[in-house]
Amino acid sequence: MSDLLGVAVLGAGHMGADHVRRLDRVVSGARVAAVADPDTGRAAEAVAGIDDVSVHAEAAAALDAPGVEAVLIASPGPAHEEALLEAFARGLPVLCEKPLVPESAGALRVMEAEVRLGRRLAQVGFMRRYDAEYLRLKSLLDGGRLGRPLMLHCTHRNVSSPPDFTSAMLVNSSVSHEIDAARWLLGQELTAVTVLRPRSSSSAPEGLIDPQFVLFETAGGALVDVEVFVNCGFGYQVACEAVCEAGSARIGDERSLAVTTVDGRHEEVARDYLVRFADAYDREVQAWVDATRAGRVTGPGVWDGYAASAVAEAGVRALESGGRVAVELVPRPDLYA
Ligand SMILES: NC(=O)c1ccc[n+]([C@@H]2O[C@H](COP(=O)([O-])OP(=O)(O)OC[C@H]3O[C@@H](n4cnc5c(N)ncnc54)[C@H](O)[C@@H]3O)[C@@H](O)[C@H]2O)c1
Ligand SMILES: O[C@H]1[C@H](O)[C@@H](O)[C@H](O)[C@@H](O)[C@H]1O
Repeated sequence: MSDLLGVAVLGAGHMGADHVRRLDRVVSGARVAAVADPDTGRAAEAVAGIDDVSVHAEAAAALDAPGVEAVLIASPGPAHEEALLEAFARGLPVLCEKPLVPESAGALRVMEAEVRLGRRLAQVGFMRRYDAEYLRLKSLLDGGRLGRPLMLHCTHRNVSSPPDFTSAMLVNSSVSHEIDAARWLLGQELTAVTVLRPRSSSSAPEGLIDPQFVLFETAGGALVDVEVFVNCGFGYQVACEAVCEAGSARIGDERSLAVTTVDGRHEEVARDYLVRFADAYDREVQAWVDATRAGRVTGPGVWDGYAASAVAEAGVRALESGGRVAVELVPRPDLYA
C-alpha cells in the first residue's frame, strides 16, 4: 500500500485534466488512484502514463475503486451535489471545484449532510485564497495599516466565454470568485446585490448580457463593485483595489514580464485562468493534500460554498429584476464557527 494519498478525480475536462497533472507531477504526498468521466476516452487520456490508476464512466465507481482515500470534484457544477453526498457517505475528504453546488438549496443539503457527520470533510476550490497577490492584500488588510476597508473595486475579464455560457453565469460562475474573495478579504458577509447592465459588447454572443456591473453591500457597511466582462477579447485580467480609511492597495496589474524594445514597452497579459492562477492552484491542491493527510480541513469550506451560492443566486435575481436583492443566509452552524 502506497503512503501517498490516493485521490479519485471526477471529471477530466479543462480543470480535471489539469488537476490530474498537478496531483501526478507537481504536488507531493498524493497520487491519482482513479478518474471518472462519462467520456471515458477523455478520462483515459488525462491519466495516460500514470501507473495504478483506474478509469470509470461513473463517479460512484471511482469512489469505490481500490486505493481511493480522497476525492477531487471537477465535474460540471450541477453534478457536484450528488458527488459530494456520495463522498460524505463513504467518509471521503473532498476538494470540490467552485461552485460547491450552483443552487443554494442544494448547497444547504450538502451543509446539512456534513453537519450530520459532525466533522468537516469538504474544501471548495476558491483558489484566489492561495494566490500570492491576494494573500499579500489579505495580510495588509488584516494588519490594519490601511485602516478600515470602505470599498473594493474589482475587475474580472475573460478573453471569451465557452459556447454554453449564459448571462446568469457571469454572476454565478465568474463573479462567484469575487463573492468569495470579498467575504474572505473583508471578513464580512455580503448582504445585498444590484446588477447594472451597460450596453453589451458587439463581441459578445447574441443575447448574452456582457459586460455586467455588479454591486454588493456588506454587513459592515462596505461596498464591493465588480466589472465582469467575459468576452473582452484582449486577455484574462483579474484585479482588485481595496480603498481604506488610511490608504489603498491594488493587485492584478500583471507585473510578471515587461519587455522593452525600440518599439516600446510590452507587458504580458495572461490568456486564461490556468495561466493567471497556475501557482494558486498548485498551492491550493498542495495545502489540501497536506491538510487531508493530517485529518483536517483548512481551506474555504462548505459554509463558504453555501454563502457564495446564496449570494450568487441573489445576484441572478438582481440581474433579472434590475433591482436590489437582499441576501438571505441560514444561521451559521457551530461546525463552521
Ligand atoms: N477554479 C477555477 O478557476 C475554475 C476554472 C474553470 C472551471 N472551474 C470549475 O471546474 C468544474 C469543471 O469545469 P471545466 O471547465 O473543467 O469543465 P469541462 O466541461 O471542461 O469538463 C467537465 C468534465 O466533466 C465531465 N462530467 C460530466 N458529468 C460528470 C459526472 N457526473 N461525473 C464526472 N464527470 C462528469 C464531462 O464529460 C467533462 O469531461 C466546474 O465546476 C467549473 O465551475 C473552476
Ligand atoms: O469557470 C470559470 C472559472 O471559474 C474562471 O476562474 C473564471 O474566470 C471564469 O469566468 C469562469 O467561467
